[in-house]
Amino acid sequence: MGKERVVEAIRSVLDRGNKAFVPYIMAGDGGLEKLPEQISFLEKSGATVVELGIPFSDPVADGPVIQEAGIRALANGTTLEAVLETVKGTKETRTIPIVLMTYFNLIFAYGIERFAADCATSGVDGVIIPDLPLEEEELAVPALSEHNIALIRLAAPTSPRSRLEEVAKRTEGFLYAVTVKGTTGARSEYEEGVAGYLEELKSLSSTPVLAGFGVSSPEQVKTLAQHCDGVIVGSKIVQSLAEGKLDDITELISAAKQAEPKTV
Ligand SMILES: O=P(O)(O)OC[C@@H](O)[C@@H](O)c1c[nH]c2ccccc12
Repeated sequence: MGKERVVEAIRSVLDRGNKAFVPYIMAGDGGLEKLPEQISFLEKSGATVVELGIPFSDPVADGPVIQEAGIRALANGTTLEAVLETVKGTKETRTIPIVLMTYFNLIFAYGIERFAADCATSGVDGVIIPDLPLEEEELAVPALSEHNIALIRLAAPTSPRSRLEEVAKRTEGFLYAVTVKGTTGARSEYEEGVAGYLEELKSLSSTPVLAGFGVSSPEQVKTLAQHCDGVIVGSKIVQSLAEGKLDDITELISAAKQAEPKTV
């Protein structure tokens, strides 16, 4: 359990010559009672780690698809407490690691010490807190470390090299390489320089580097994964799940597995 489990899950995929695939889903979209089934579907389809979003009223980093999913989940009465309880119920039957994506406000209101302890009890292995910058993270680091929960740091294409070095050094579980400027959501094209940026992060980080934001097609998965250890897909997964298009999800996941297996 905990931070080693995230790194190990990614490394075992890489050892087989594949790339990691991390789907993001919004907890409570479609009803919280569906969550165990959704996690088990993603695990069976070959996802490496599940990123589970907690709905929040003011999701500053999110684009329209995830904002709407958050509104639906909040309308269903989804709370952080109920999500942790539901995740706890999947602990015995799942081997796939879970990382929570949540804004700091929610954690702060819940109580950081209580949050870290409950994550550990529920079998949550890591957290992504997009509005907690390096300068403020001491607010959360002691409690998370005590309970062995990975704090996954984000790198942005606008960050200067010294900051990229710092996030690469501090990150746990994996390094989240944000590939675009702006909010989450599908994009048809990447800016020039993404390959170089990902390779720079790879050279700075001893932890796996995963690219996210704007990935929505199997081609994008394959192209980006050539320059790092895997990809994270949010909006496209959330949309496909809401529309019941499960084949689109399995197709995206298999795109990350199409590298030739290593023959050792
Ligand atoms: O939706 P996209 O563009 O595929 O991006 C991934 C993203 O959704 C997921 O990782 C995420 C959802 N909300 C976030 C907020 C910040 C950082 C990351 C996220």
